[in-house]
Amino acid sequence: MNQFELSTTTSEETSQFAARLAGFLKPGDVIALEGDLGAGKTTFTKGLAKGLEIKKTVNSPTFTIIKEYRGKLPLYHMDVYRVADAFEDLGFDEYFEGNGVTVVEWAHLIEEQLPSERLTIFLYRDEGDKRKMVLTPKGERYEHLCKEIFR
Ligand SMILES: Nc1ncnc2c1ncn2[C@@H]1O[C@H](COP(=O)(O)OP(=O)(O)OP(=O)(O)O)[C@@H](O)[C@H]1O
Repeated sequence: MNQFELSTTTSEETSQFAARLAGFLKPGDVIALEGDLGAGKTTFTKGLAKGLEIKKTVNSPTFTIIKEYRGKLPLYHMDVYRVADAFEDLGFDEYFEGNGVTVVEWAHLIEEQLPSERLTIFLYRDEGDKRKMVLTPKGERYEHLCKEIFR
């Protein structure tokens, strides 16, 4: 399995990388975003939103489950932690077929319901402000996308 890694030393750098990644995304793309508390998931998603030309402020979706933002492409930002068991029953899987880009936090809890093709991104805290990002593409489209980004 191909993996792509990078380290950032400031939140701006994480945000800028996400904004650049946004430029490669298409309707229906799914990003599974994982990382401990304070790893930078919200920072990353804010950067992605900037890259999608979303004007509204992106906040953590923990209490709202899902938030939709309008931009160059819509962004569906979801935290499935509290709905994992009922994910399909609640119809949340329909977002994956939508015209936007879906960012799923705690995605491993709905592994079975995730599209087989997706981009998984793990954020790890390192010393101080350093963060490691590990991107794992599943499927040809995302492999190609990662190769383009890391070229
Ligand atoms: N290199 C970095 N990349 C991302 N964030 C960084 C970095 N360095 C410092 N930070 C800071 O770490 C914090 C990350 O918080 P953020 O809310 O993005 O994390 P999170 O993974 O969404 O956490 P939570 O699960 O608690 O919502 C922010 O205060 C951010 O400014």
